[in-house]
Amino acid sequence: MTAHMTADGIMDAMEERESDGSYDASARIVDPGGDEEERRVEAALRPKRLADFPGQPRVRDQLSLVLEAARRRQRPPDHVLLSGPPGLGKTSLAMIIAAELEQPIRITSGPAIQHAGDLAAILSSLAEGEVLFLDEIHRMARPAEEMLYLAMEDFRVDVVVGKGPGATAIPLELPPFTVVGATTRAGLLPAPLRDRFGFTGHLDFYSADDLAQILTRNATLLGIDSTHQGITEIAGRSRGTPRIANRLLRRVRDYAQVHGTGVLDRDAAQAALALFDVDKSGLDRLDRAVLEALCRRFGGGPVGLSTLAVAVGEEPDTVETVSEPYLVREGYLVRTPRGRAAAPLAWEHLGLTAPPTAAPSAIPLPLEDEGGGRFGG
Ligand SMILES: Nc1ncnc2c1ncn2[C@@H]1O[C@H](COP(=O)(O)OP(=O)(O)OP(=O)(O)O)[C@@H](O)[C@H]1O
Ligand SMILES: [Mg+2]
Repeated sequence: MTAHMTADGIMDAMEERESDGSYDASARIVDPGGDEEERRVEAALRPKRLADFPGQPRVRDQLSLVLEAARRRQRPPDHVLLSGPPGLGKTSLAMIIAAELEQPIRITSGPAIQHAGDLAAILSSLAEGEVLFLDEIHRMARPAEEMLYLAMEDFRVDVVVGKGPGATAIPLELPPFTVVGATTRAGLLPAPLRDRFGFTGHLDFYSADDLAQILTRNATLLGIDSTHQGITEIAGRSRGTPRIANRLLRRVRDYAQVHGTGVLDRDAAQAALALFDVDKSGLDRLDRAVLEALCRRFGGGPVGLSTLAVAVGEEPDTVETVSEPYLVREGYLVRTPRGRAAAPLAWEHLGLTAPPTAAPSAIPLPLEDEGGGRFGG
């Protein structure tokens, strides 16, 4: 882990990453996903405690209650599921949960668990109270999923010994522990697994004010000289996403150092963001491509997700988890039972006139994850 990186270490990590040639910042500067190297830099900027975590007031208050109650009872808290679009702080919150509980955290992810045996090995080595962070939990193999929800409920795994008709399952008691699951697609989790989480926190996009607060802190951590207006400009164009805000911060810093006075001010921010194709509303190329395709090629829709994805040359999953939630939330796009449709704002944003029939008449469908936190199970 790189939790104790120094500011110099962070800068080195960033330079290393920027010079390896594998990262084309101009291609997708506001892609809320991140690669390995970026994740290393991120780890160093992550808030360490709940009190240092700006934004998401609802989830933070709910989580704080759940953790405090567990502390008083001196028992591990209920299992926690964190859901929401990429880059909003799910991994950060998982680490914070462990820190607040003063427990070690074991980190793994759905794609890494392809056999039930992989999970059995992890579960059987957990210490009492330990936090097991399962990232991308919706991508776990089905048999492992079943083992997980039994373990979450009864703190027990059945270890299968032998093969074929002679195989026997030996139950193994586990000490109580806490699963923290993270997913960008809560709707894909099978109901029995979802129900084993006593608390679900849904992360929503951040307000510009919250992002400005995060940016100010990170600019200081990185030793960047900035003005309030420069920070505000970046905050307003980060698609409500801290990961994007952090990335834009570094690009604007570059710009200020190369072309400006070295101070991250409004001029530097505007020029750098224009250079990297982030428009005034913070929409990136993919967002605009989706809107363009929707309006120009499909007359405003409704059009099916996969058709739309083919039109912009992306995977349907990328369009659905990366671009769509923000476009829906900002009122550019509507999900209808017959597909995706352009809202009046989309036409306006592209400088086009909506055809008279373009107003989506169908009832909008809610996003699969909408709502604040939820207590289940
Ligand atoms: N509330 C916050 N305050 C400060 N920084 C934040 C906050 N939320 C997220 N970040 C920063 O944004 C970056 C991405 O956060 P994180 O990795 O936790 O997102 P995620 O939801 O796990 O994303 P993914 O779905 O891609 O795994 C990190 O650098 C983290 O420091
Ligand atoms: Mg994460």
